[in-house]
Amino acid sequence: MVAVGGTGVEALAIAARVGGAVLFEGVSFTAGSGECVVLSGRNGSGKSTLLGCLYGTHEVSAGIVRVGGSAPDERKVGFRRQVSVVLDDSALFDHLTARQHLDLLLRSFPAVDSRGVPKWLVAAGLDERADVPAIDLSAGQRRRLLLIGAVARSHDVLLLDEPERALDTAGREWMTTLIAADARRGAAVVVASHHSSLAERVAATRIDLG
Ligand SMILES: Nc1ncnc2c1ncn2[C@@H]1O[C@H](COP(=O)(O)OP(=O)(O)OP(=O)(O)O)[C@@H](O)[C@H]1O
Repeated sequence: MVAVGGTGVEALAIAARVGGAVLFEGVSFTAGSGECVVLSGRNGSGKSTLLGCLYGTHEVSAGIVRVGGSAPDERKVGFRRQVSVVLDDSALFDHLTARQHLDLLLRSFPAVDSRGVPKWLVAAGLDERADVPAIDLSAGQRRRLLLIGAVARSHDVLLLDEPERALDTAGREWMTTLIAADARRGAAVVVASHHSSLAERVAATRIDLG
C-alpha cells in the first residue's frame, strides 16, 4: 500500500463493530488525489458505516484511517473544510432556494468564486428551478442540489453515500460524469453505491464489502 500523503484517504486493515458484532474487518484501500474508490456490497454490508469511519462519525475497532493526513474528526473545522460529503443525513434548508443554497455555501469558501453560482445551477440542470424553495423541489432535484454543492465548494476529499438515490437515468449519467470530473480536478473520492456500472465508468478501484 502506498501512503497517500496530505490530501487523500488511507484505510489500513480497518474493522468496524456495530452492536457488539464485527461488521467488516481487514479492509484496506487508498484514494490519492485524482483517484476514486467505489464501495459496493449488499444492503447492510457496512458501506455507510465505513464512510462514517472516514468522516469520523464512527470509530474503527481496528486498523488505521487517515484522511487528509490525519485521523478523521468531523468536529474540527479544518477537517470539514478539506472533506466534502453527501451522507445519509445530508439535508437542505426547506425554505432556501437552490440559488440561495449555493450562494450561501460558496460564500463560506473564500477561495471559491460565488459568482459561479449560475454556472453550477446550469451544470446541475437546476437553472429553471433555481428560485424554487428546496421543499418544493422533487427528490431527484434535491439530490442534484446536494451533489452539485458538494463538488462546487473547495475540497480535497469527496465522500458520497449512494449518490444515485432518487436520480433518473439521465441523472445517474450526470452524477457519473460529475464524480469523474471531480476526480480529474484532483479530489480523492470515496463513494458507496449500488449503481453497478459506476466503478467502471469512473475508472475506480472497487472495494466489495460482501
Ligand atoms: N449505530 C448503529 N447501531 C446499531 N447498528 C447499526 C448502527 N449503524 C448501522 N448499524 C447496522 O450495521 C449494519 C450496516 O449498516 P450500513 O448502513 O453501514 O450498511 P450499508 O451497506 O450502507 O447498507 P445499505 O446498502 O442498505 O445502505 C446494518 O445491519 C445496520 O442496521
